[in-house]
Amino acid sequence: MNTVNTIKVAVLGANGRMGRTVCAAVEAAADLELVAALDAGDDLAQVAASGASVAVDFTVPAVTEANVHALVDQGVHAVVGTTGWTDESRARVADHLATSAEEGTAVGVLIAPNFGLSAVLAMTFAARAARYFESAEVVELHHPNKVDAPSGTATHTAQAMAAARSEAGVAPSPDATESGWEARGADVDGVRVHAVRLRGLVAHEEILLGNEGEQLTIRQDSFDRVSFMPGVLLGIREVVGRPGLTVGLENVMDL
Ligand SMILES: NC(=O)C1=CN([C@@H]2O[C@H](COP(=O)(O)OP(=O)(O)OC[C@H]3O[C@@H](n4cnc5c(N)ncnc54)[C@H](O)[C@@H]3O)[C@@H](O)[C@H]2O)C=CC1
Ligand SMILES: O=C(O)C1=N[C@H](C(=O)O)C[C@H](O)C1
Repeated sequence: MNTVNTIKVAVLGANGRMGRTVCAAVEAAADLELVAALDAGDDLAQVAASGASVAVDFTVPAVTEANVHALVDQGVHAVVGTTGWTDESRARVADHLATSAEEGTAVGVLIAPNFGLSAVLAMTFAARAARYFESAEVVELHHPNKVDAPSGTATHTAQAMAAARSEAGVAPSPDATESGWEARGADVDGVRVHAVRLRGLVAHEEILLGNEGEQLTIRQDSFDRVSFMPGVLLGIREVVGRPGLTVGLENVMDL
């Protein structure tokens, strides 16, 4: 039922695996109203025309930045789960938001590589633990329909771990590899990230930390896309009161 305090929500990528799940979650939430469900080929002008104050983007890495700029131009807050973001693309959004605020329209954008509570906690714990171990590697495991690798979650995790290790003056992980580097995964700021694609999986991450004689393994599993929904709904409710760019749900959760 429509109430005065209802947040009107548009979903971009509404026909996709995540988009369909988000539409159902928004429709089931008493304080949210789904007013637009758009997919490839639809005119983004429909977002503002629908009266949406928040748009949720679960599309593809190739289009998500352009979508966010279009939403900011329309004065619509954005909750973004799509991967593929870089320091440069995030900086362009932050600049756009600053300009928009100077011109009198304060818009909030939340970009989160993972909205699952277990993943957000795993990333946070990994960043805290990273400086206490000589070796640190990340393994991400996903369904085989995923188009990007390594995952946004694994990249975010490795970057946070690398920053914590660098700040603490930890030496690079020991590694005597002389050949076969392609088997050692991607190098994300000095942390090796390995990507597995396997039928039957949804989204999983394992962070491996090693010292002489001991290992810490931090693992999280999303068995179903409903696991991302509490985080997405929290993002929708919070972004309207957070002008500017927020990166990572951990900041919304005050972790
Ligand atoms: N942050 C998080 O918690 C999560 C992030 N993801 C990320 O979300 C993204 C989407 O994942 P899936 O739903 O599995 O992919 P998907 O391929 O099932 O869905 C993507 C949808 O976007 C649509 N699309 C493409 N271009 C568009 C455009 N210009 N405007 C509107 N819609 C457009 C496609 O037609 C498709 O329906 C990926 O980048 C994935 O890595 C996925 C799960 C959780
Ligand atoms: O494509 C997916 O499925 C997922 N993508 C995100 C990522 O790349 O980290 C989040 C989650 O892992 C599911």
